[in-house]
Amino acid sequence: SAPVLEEDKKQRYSRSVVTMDELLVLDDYLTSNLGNFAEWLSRKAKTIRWGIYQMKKRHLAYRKHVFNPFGSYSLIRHMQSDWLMWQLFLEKPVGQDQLAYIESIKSKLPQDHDFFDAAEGLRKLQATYMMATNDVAKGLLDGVQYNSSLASIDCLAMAKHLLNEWWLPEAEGWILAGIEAHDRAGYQTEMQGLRGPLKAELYRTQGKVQKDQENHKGALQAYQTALQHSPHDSEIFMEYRNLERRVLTLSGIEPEEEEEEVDDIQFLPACCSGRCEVVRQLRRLYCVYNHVTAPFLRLSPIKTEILSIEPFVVILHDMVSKKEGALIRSSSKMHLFPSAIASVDAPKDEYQVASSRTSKSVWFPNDFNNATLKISERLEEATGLDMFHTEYFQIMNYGLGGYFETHIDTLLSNETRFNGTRDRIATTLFYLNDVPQGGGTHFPKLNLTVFPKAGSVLFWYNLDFKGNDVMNTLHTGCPVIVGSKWVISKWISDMGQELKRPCIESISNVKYLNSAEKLLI
Ligand SMILES: O=C(O)CCC(=O)C(=O)O
Ligand SMILES: [Fe+2]
Repeated sequence: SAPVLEEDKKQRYSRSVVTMDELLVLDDYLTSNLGNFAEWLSRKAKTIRWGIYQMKKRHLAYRKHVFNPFGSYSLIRHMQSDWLMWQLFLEKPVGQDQLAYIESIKSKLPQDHDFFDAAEGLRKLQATYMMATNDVAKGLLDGVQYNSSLASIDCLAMAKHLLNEWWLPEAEGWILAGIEAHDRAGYQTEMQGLRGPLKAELYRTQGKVQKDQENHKGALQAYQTALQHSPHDSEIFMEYRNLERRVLTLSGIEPEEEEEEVDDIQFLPACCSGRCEVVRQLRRLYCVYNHVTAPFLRLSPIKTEILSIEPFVVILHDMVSKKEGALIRSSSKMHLFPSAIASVDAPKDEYQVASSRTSKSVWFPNDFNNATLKISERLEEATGLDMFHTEYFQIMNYGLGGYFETHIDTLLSNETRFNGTRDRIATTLFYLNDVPQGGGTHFPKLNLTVFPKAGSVLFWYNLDFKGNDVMNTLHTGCPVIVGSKWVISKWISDMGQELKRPCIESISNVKYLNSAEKLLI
C-alpha cells in the first residue's frame, strides 16, 4: 500500500464515529483514575491527622515532665528525629501511579488536530444548514430540539477556533452564546479553580475578535469587562494597555478597504436540507419493478425509482439485507482509515488525508466476504453492468458533521478521454443505515436530495450515451447532523461495459442497451 505521511498516521477521532466508544471507555478510566488519586491523597491526610493527634498528646506529656531527665531526654530525641521523619513522609509523592497512567494514555487522547476537525465539522454543519449559533448551543438542530446543550467552555473553545481561522462574525456569535450559557449555568466555583474565571476569558476573546474587526471601541469595552471579572489578570491587563496605545496611534488613520471574503459554503450547497427541492420534470411517475436486466429478476424484480433521466439517476430498493449491512460494518471497523481523494495529478505513492471529505474508509474486493459477494451479484443484476470491471467496494463512515464536498466522480478530462484509460461510467452508493438527521446525497444541478435509507442504493451514470462526462452529475455528501452515516461506494468502469451499454445516438435508442436505462422504454 502507499506510504503514509507522518502527519496522516494519526487517529483522527472526528472523522468517524467508530472510535467514539473507545473515547467513552477512556474517559471512564480517567475518571476512576482521578478517584484513585483522591483516595491516596485522603489516606495521606488521614495519617497526618492521626499524627497530629499523637504529637499533641506527646507535647502535653513533655510539658509536664520537661525538667525530669526522662522528659528532657525524650523531648530531645523526639525533636531530633520525629520531625525529620515527618518531613520525609510529607515529601513522599502521592498518586505516582495515577500520574503515570495519565502520562501513558496521553498519546491516545484527542489532540489539537482532532479538536480542529471537530470544530470545523461544527462550523460547516452550521453554515450548510444555516443554523443560528444560539440554537446550536441550546441543542436546537435544524428544527429539532435535543435534550442537551453546549457549556460555556465549549462555546469559548469554538470562538477561539473561529478567531484563529479568521471567521470573526461567527466567533462573536459563539462568545455571546458562551456568555449566555455561563449565565444559565450560574456560578461554577469548582471549574473556576481549575481554569481561572471563564467569563473574563470570554470577554477577552471578544476583545480580540473586535480588535481584528477594527472595532476598537468595542474591543476596549470588551477588555474592560474582562478586567471587571478578573481584575488581577496581568496578561489581560497588558493586552488592554497595548490595545489602548494602538488605538491612540491609529486614530486619524482611515481603515483599509475590506478584502472580498472567500466563502467556502459553495462546496456545501444550501439545499442539503432538501427543503428547496422543485417538482421534477418527469412526464410520468417512474416507480417500476425491474425484471429486465437479468433473468433472475423475473423471479425477484428490483423496486426501482427513477429520479432523473438525463443524467440517469435511480434508487434501487432493498439491495442490502440487515445482516449483510451489519457484517460489512463490523468487518470494516478495525480497518477504517481517514479518507483520501483520488487525483490524477497527485503523486501516485502518496496518501494524504483529505479536507474536502471528512470520513474514514476502507477498500474491500468483491469477494471479500459473503455479503460483498452477494451485493455485487445483486448490483450486476440490477444495473445490467459487468461487476468484473469495477473498482473495489469503498466502505465509508462519516463522523461529526462528516461531509463530502461537491464534486464529480469522473477521473479523466476531455483531452485524456478515449485514449485507453478507464473512467467511471457510473457510481453506486449503498446506504447501510438510516441517518436520523442530515447526511443526504445532494445534486445541486438537479435540485435533488436523496436521504440515506438502510438497504437502498443510489445509482447514476457519470458518462452520457457517447461516453462523455456529464457535469450535472455534480453531487455532495451533505454533513451528517445527528447519527452516523455508513455508505459503500462502488465505481463502475467504462472499459468492459461496451456490450452492456454500447454507444447509442440518443435516448430513443435505449432498447439497444442491456443496462438499466432499458427501463425507460
Ligand atoms: O456520501 C455521499 O452521499 C456521497 C459520496 C460520494 O460522493 C462519493 O463517494 O463519491
Ligand atoms: Fe462522489
